[in-house]
Amino acid sequence: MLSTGRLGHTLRVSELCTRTLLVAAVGVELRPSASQVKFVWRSLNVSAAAETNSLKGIDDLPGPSISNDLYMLLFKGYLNKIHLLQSVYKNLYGPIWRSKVGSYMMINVASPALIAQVLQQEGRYPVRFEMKHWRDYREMRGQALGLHASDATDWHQLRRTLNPGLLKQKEVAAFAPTVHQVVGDLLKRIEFLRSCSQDQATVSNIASELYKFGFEATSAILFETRLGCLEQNIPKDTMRFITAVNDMLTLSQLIVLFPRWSWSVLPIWKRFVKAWDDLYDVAEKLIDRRVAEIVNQVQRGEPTESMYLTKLLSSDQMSRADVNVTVTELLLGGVDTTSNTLTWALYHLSRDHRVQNQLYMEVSSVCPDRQVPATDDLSKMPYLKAVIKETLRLYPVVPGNARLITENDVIVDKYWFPKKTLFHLCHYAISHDETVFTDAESFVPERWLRTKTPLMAAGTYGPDSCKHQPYSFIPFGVGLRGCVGKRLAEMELYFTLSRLMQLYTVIPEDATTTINPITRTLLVPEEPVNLRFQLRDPGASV
Ligand code: HEM
Repeated sequence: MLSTGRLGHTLRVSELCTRTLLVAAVGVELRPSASQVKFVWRSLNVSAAAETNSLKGIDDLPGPSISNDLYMLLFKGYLNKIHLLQSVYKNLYGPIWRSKVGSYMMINVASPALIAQVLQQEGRYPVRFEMKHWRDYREMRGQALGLHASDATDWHQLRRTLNPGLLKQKEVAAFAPTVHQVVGDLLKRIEFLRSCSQDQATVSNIASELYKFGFEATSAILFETRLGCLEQNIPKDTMRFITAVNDMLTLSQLIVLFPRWSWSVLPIWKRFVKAWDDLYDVAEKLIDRRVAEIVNQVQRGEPTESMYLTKLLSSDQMSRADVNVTVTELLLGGVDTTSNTLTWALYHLSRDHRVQNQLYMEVSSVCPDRQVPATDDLSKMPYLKAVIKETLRLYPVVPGNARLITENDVIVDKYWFPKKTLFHLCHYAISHDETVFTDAESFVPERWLRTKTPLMAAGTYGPDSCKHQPYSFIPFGVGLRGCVGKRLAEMELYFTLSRLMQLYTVIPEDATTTINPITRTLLVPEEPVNLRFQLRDPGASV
């Protein structure tokens, strides 16, 4: 994982580098490497650089007017295809442009080198975006502010408490049996749905099944309780949570288009509040249930398993209000992301037998006779990892991330920006840029491999094709603010995909239709993905 630059020890620019070096570091022609960028950005005092008058300002940047932008969103149909707008504007204005969304002025950056420059200056307490609408809701309800809406130092404290259990390899490995148990239930669920279908093979809308899987897996880990989301009768609260996530994410991206003063009178604000109430309520009930169990266990003199939630609840760094909101956020962050990534992976595998076969061969050679993969086995499955990487490249679940640089003025390219400038990191445009990834629109896991495969032998991709520009692929973000669930997500993705491959050949229900992504804050399929799961061994039982 790449680390973030810190501007903690700023040195006067004059002591470190001449104006020439500075301009070279930010210049268009002379692109620095990631480590050079890190050194220079760490070391310079940006205000001093601005005094040189060599840099341009926000007003010098090109970009669409508000009316242009609204026209594109509302009349040209980009409102739910905001990810595509990144490339449209990049082609029009180049890799850096400004735009205004509601009351937010945003600087869009759409090249790996410029993203590197922004992230190297994100400071000690990186802020993604001032989630004022989330914050307003939480303050209105008297809740804790959680990861997304807290101020810098409170956020940092929360991450220090959350990180060890979720980002340390050893801690995450302890979740493997739970994840496998839930994957086992997913396989049973797929078997059940196949048996109900007319052709005894089709599962309609696999994303919705994988969503229930994601919900079950994340909550099994967070709440140390199985909820039964993969049973035939889904718990009412799970359905409520699923609807609420959908509403909240859809409304969240709409609300910011309106000025803050108008929010409380907007009908969509009421729906946004209702969605959050439901989310919070479901999570709170689950936590209450677990707390009651812990109390009973203690009263009976039984040891309480030291699992994730138990650790958070017993931490003196987090109040119960913090735990409630943070766990809701973890649940929110962990369900849609993994389920959509799995959906897109299966969508592509079903359409590409060569890749699917190659993946099957790898899995069955590392885990013959359908042995359940252990965490150690994953290091022997580079193709499996490459398939997931390639899926996240084509469909970055978070198609555009953001950084609000609050601690310092910053320089990006040849422009100077005052502190509190909001940067939009256009990951989708970069992932689909032919100058960054050869054959960018094709699904080619080989581009991530270091070792030879038959396709590479045919000459299309060589071992060097796995060398990509720094910051061209950061689906989980990077640094201190990077995804807290990355390791857990990877484990879920690898275990699920490998076990599905052991059991089934996956084919599309209708190979003639292409399914495109739409943006609903996250990148999701625009219509249901229906797949046929054919047993590799017709006599196999799940
Ligand atoms: C394929 C799966 C996933 C992807 C692609 C993904 C991606 C991301 C990205 C891009 C960010 C923003 C990082 C940044 O700003 O640098 C993020 C943040 C976050 N993710 Fe994930 N994520 C995934 C799975 C998960 C899971 C499983 C969980 C929870 C168990 C989770 C919880 C979170 C949380 C809570 C944050 C906010 C962290 C903060 O602001 O400090 N994510 N994720």
